[in-house]
Amino acid sequence: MTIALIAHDSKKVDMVGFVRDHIDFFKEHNIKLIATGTTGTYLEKAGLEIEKMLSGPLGGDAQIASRMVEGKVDMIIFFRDPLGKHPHEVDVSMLMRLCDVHNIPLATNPAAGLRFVQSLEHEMKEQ
Ligand SMILES: O=C(CO)COP(=O)(O)O
Repeated sequence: MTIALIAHDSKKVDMVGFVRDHIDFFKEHNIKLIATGTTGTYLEKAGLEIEKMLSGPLGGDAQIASRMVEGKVDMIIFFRDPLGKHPHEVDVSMLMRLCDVHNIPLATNPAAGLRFVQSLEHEMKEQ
């Protein structure tokens, strides 16, 4: 399973905390993590292993969307900043639209991300 992680600037610290809180679970279940460039750099600096795409404004969201439509991403956790303006808003909309087209779970805030991970934990305990 692969989970893509994306965070707008004001949410990157929250994303690091979120991944740290669940890293044992991700490792135990061999869950691969990929991220947009700067989010990935934050996670790496926190000692977490991650595959990095380009930075979001340079096409990182589009790279994640591309992998997702190829069936290579199972879930996206995207901590969005609903109050900021982003130069690549069209890429973000494209990513979210393609999640709906391909029925890929997309969490857009920490509460939803937590629910996603909890449901995965529950699912994997049942197996
Ligand atoms: O811009 C982003 C999401 O749209 C995130 O990209 P970065 O992780 O490179 O900042």
